[in-house]
Amino acid sequence: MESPVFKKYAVIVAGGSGSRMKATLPKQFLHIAGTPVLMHTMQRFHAFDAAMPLVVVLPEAEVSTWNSLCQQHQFTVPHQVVLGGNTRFQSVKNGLAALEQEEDGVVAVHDGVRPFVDNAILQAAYGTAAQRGAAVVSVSLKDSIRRVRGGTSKAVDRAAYRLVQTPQCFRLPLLRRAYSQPESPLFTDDASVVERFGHKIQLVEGSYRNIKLTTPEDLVLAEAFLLQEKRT
Ligand SMILES: Nc1ccn([C@@H]2O[C@H](COP(=O)(O)OP(=O)(O)OP(=O)(O)O)[C@@H](O)[C@H]2O)c(=O)n1
Ligand SMILES: C[C@](O)(CO)[C@H](O)COP(=O)(O)O
Repeated sequence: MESPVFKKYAVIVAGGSGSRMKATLPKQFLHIAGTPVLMHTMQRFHAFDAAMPLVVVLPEAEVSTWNSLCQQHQFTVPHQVVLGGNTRFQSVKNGLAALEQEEDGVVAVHDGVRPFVDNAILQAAYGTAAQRGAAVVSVSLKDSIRRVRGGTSKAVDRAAYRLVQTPQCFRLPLLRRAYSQPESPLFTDDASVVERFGHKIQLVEGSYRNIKLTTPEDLVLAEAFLLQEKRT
């Protein structure tokens, strides 16, 4: 089926503190292959569609860090900066507010710390959301999993589960309405917010390279991926 044509937007959330990374700077500003993580991520979106408006959500205290980095790296990808909130939910909400003049379209919400998103993933996620309203990128599990309950654990069928990534793409009016719900601790991503609102989520295939930089060893992987990309 051909996707209906909608204007594309992206809200790139980088408003967190990166506590699990245990670095002196929030992880979105750490350098991999000489360039801050967030710039790698934004470049991927810009390469996919240079006309797409990019909203970048940052911690209020780090806007000056970002401005200095942009100067230092002569970073010219056009974007609008929005201040983040105390939770990812609040940060996404603030990012969406920056698009309040836009009537319709498909918006991707993407973690600023997932710098290995690629064109195939973006194409699939935007295209599926254009057709079905909500598309979320995921991969199957490579490890066995066990359910833990009351001090014991039991094997469960891993084929029944998926690991969820970003981008998570939605028709803009749907995501806006979903984010007007009260926040819940169960909202760990945008799919959970939209699903609570009553809309079905379509899964699209992600990639094992599309990692979220969360803990220090992820930086080693990220450097290796970039080195490999440079060689090919
Ligand atoms: N208040 C917040 C919290 C998170 N995020 C963003 O959401 C993405 C995924 O979150 P996570 O990996 O948990 O980032 P942090 O909250 O920064 O990390 P940690 O949980 O280790 O502190 C990141 O790009 C992060 O910057 C955000 O925009 N605003
Ligand atoms: C949105 C997300 O990256 C999908 O995997 C994830 O849910 C973010 O979770 P975190 O607790 O903020 O790392």
